[in-house]
Amino acid sequence: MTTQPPSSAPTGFSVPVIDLSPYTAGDDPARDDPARERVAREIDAACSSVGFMQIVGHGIDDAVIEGLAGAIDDFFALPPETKNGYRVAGANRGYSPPKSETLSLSLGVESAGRMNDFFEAFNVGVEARSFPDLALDEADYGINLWPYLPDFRPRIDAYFAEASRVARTLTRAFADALGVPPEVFTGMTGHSIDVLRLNNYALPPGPVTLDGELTGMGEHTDFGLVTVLWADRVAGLQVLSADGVWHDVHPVEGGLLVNLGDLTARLTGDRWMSTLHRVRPPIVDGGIVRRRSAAFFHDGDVDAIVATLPDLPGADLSAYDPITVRDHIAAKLAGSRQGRANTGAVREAARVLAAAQQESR
Ligand SMILES: O=C(O)CCC(=O)C(=O)O
Ligand SMILES: [Fe+2]
Repeated sequence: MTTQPPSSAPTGFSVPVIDLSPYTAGDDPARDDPARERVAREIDAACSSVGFMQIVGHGIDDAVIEGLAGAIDDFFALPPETKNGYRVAGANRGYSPPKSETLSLSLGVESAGRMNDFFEAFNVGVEARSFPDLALDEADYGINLWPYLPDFRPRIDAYFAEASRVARTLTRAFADALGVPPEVFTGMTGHSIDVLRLNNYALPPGPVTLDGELTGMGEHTDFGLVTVLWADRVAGLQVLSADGVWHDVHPVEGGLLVNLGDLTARLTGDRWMSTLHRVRPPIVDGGIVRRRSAAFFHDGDVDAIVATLPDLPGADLSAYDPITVRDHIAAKLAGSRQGRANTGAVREAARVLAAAQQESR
């Protein structure tokens, strides 16, 4: 087993905690409300330097979060045959099993070249039929598959609605932080492709032999505008800082992690960052410490064109060509699902490589 490189530097890096309550209140105070101005400034600083935040004051009831956690437990406790019955071909819905074939070799991965993600997941999302007037395609807005489990759907629906509200509250604050009208975001999120991915990081009982890289979820950036992440307060999530070092991150008590996706980096011409992250659950006494998370991806309308805001201070107007949400997501999914390299992601690939070189020094 190779020695683990230091994954968190002792100095300098932290994921700022931001109290969103001045925005959560929901009313629309005067434009220059000082409490909101402060939040907007904090968001701008976090998004410009780290790309991750911890949000408190989000207004989600404990009972809703407990419902989410309970639904995650109930689903992933089902036997593999039952879970496999909830796989959906060709849509970002239902169950995705861990990469069991490679894991079975030794519960490790043969080489760094065969890194495999052992997370298992269950996805639900916004459906075409919720917008009968828009003729949306079910290839983009798939039908959800609900497991036969008591109260699973109401618990997930309740959390989904709340995560959606938080994501939209955040984009309201983003508009203020960037000094642009709120319509910049509301204009591209009327029928946003939002997906909630429940993640379970666990391995079958028994010793784990590490003879290479074992990865909960490989390094990636999120695709969309913003991700609202609930996670167990267990180490595992690592975030790549601008100086190329991986840092362990877990949320403050009661907080949600929030990170920006590629579409916001595009929109802001890299003034704000879509930060690389990965999951490496800790191994204690030869076993993985189980970790759960739920990522709510707020990705924008499939037909929205995302172009860098022309007059935004700090935006690099030469960084990206305009792209539709559909084309951007299709390129990313082709990489993660079908193993086809996303050649458009040149900048991200360079950042991963630089971090790997730094770790091996
Ligand atoms: O499990 C986590 O903490 C992160 C999950 C994640 O990055 C994702 O689902 O995109
Ligand atoms: Fe992610």
